[in-house]
Amino acid sequence: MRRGEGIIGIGEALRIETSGATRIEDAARAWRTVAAAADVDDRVGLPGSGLVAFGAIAFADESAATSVLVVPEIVLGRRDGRAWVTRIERADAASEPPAPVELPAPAPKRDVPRVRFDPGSVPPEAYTAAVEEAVRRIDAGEFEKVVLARELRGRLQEDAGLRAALAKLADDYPDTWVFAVDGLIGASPETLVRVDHGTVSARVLAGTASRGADAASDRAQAARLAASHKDLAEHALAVESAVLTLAPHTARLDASPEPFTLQLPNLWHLATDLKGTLGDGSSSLELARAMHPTAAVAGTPRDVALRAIAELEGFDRGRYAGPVGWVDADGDGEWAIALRCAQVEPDGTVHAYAGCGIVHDSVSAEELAETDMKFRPIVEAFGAPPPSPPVPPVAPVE
Ligand SMILES: C=C(O[C@@H]1C=C(C(=O)O)C=C[C@H]1O)C(=O)O
Repeated sequence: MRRGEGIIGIGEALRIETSGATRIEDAARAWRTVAAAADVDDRVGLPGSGLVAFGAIAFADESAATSVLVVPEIVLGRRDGRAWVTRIERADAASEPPAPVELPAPAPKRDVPRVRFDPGSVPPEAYTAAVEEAVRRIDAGEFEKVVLARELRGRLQEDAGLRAALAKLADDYPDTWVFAVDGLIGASPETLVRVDHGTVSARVLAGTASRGADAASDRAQAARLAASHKDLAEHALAVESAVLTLAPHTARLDASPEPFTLQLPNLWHLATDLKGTLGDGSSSLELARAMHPTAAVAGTPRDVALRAIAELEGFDRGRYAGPVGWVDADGDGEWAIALRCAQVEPDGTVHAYAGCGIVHDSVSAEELAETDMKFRPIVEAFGAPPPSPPVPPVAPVE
């Protein structure tokens, strides 16, 4: 969901699980087979109408987490002032004429659960030590940038459910992509890739600043970010890698000429929007496979950065920083990068994640503070106090 529009799935008609280095292409291939066999009656023709699968993909090839595509039984959608219901049935289950769509009663509305978060496997001192080691390796010329993350752990009461947390994310962060797929819940400001009727688009983020305490200092923070050599260099790496990756799949690809400052309630980001025309008939999931992992969540060069993450980070990212989104029967879809998020396990354990791009002039204490800002949406959605003092609301800045 974003700005009150999007799709919600109920039930599970089909589940495709994959893992390992080929997890995205295996899922994409399985989805092509399902979509080719499906009989789709879509009278709405908007993004997300008709047959869809929701997906959450593990970040790393070697992750113990499974990657999943879930085809719901019912989809509720709303876009461009229209609302629709899609029902999906398996051909092998439909022996009787389909009954009219009956929507289940909504889950009870509860208060936001109260989850207390503690450092998971990586305490703050271990995080700053890892950042310092990454900077040493960058200065030694091993790589240019690596993204290092932290994990916080909490416990959700068994009956609490995710509805209140999800509603809070959607209320507090309306400009982000709010998602909940197979226990992975969050509010991401960054798309990996979107495909809609032959149009390809993406929003690349890299470079972060805190919000100011009042309107003047807030504007100064944005201006400083837009002029910061460190952040602009980091941003340029991320845009370049996205453009190079999408180029072979697009007939034409334009990037906004200068990065713009994207204002979120918890921080500022440098952002670039990419837009182009699909050139090779790839599905959104196939493009997600080509794009993942971007420099925004892995680093540059990609392979060396991934090895450094495996060595320095100290935990399995699971589906954090992986693609999360949906794909339809034509291959159109929207994939965000799973950021500002948590994975809720069936036993109620909540793993929340946040990370930062480390470059040669990164300062470990500042990166630690930046992870706290990035944890804010998800820990507050679970009723925990913000890790850093909340920023008073200020007027939006052009
Ligand atoms: C890695 C995260 O965020 C990414 C890193 C950013 C940065 O280092 O400036 C900015 C946005 C995201 O691309 C995260 O939120 O966990």
